[in-house]
Amino acid sequence: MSDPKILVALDYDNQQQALQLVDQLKPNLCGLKVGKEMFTLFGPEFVKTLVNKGFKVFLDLKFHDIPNTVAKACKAAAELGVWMVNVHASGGSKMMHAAREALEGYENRPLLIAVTLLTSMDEVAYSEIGFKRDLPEQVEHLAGIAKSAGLDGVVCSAWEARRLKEQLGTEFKLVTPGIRPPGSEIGDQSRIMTPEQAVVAGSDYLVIGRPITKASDPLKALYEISESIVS
Ligand SMILES: O=C(O)c1cc(=O)[nH]c(=O)n1[C@@H]1O[C@H](COP(=O)(O)O)[C@@H](O)[C@H]1O
Repeated sequence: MSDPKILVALDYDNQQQALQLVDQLKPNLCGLKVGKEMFTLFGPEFVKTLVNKGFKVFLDLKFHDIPNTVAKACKAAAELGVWMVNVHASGGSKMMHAAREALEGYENRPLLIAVTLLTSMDEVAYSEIGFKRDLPEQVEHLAGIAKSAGLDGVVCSAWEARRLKEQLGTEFKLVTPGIRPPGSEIGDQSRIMTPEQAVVAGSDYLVIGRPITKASDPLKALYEISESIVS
């Protein structure tokens, strides 16, 4: 089965509601992302339920801790059978190396992806945290150290995708949240693009939550987005 292009972010506080959507979906249509909210509420069992339904599952817990702790957390994620897991690139090279090493030896090891700068950050929020490079350069810097540490790709905004593909090659995966179909609510995101623009820019996987999950007809919203990115 080829990789899905769209990863639906299941950010629900209600498991039944999430499963109601999931049961209308097919693994060849999209992957599923479980983040901090659903994992904290429903734990590994919920993740296993999705894996057992045949979906590629992105466990988005954005590990950011000392190398040993992150390595063990990544191993625990691999044991759940997830397809993708992420860490924060700002945890540093040593941490990322340890995470990558911990996944060695798994037959179907999860893709290991590093978060660069959150897509909710705009220039103002970014300048507040005190990094010296400008924002796109900082994303490029973090992506570079992630690649050197052996990671499979990064989470970034689609705005950074073109440059990252040029610099790091087509094989290095770009996972882009902050996707907003024309006319949809921006919410707390900042560095946004439409699904179509993001694919043209070089995004490998589009992470999309509320434009699908909060739509009056989520399935229709997902199909419309899928159609908009078919070239
Ligand atoms: O790692 C992520 O998935 C992530 C990184 C990032 O920089 N920005 C970002 O929005 N996300 C996640 O992507 C999803 C985006 O959801 P929507 O804004 O509802 O489409 C959320 O579940 C976020 O936790």
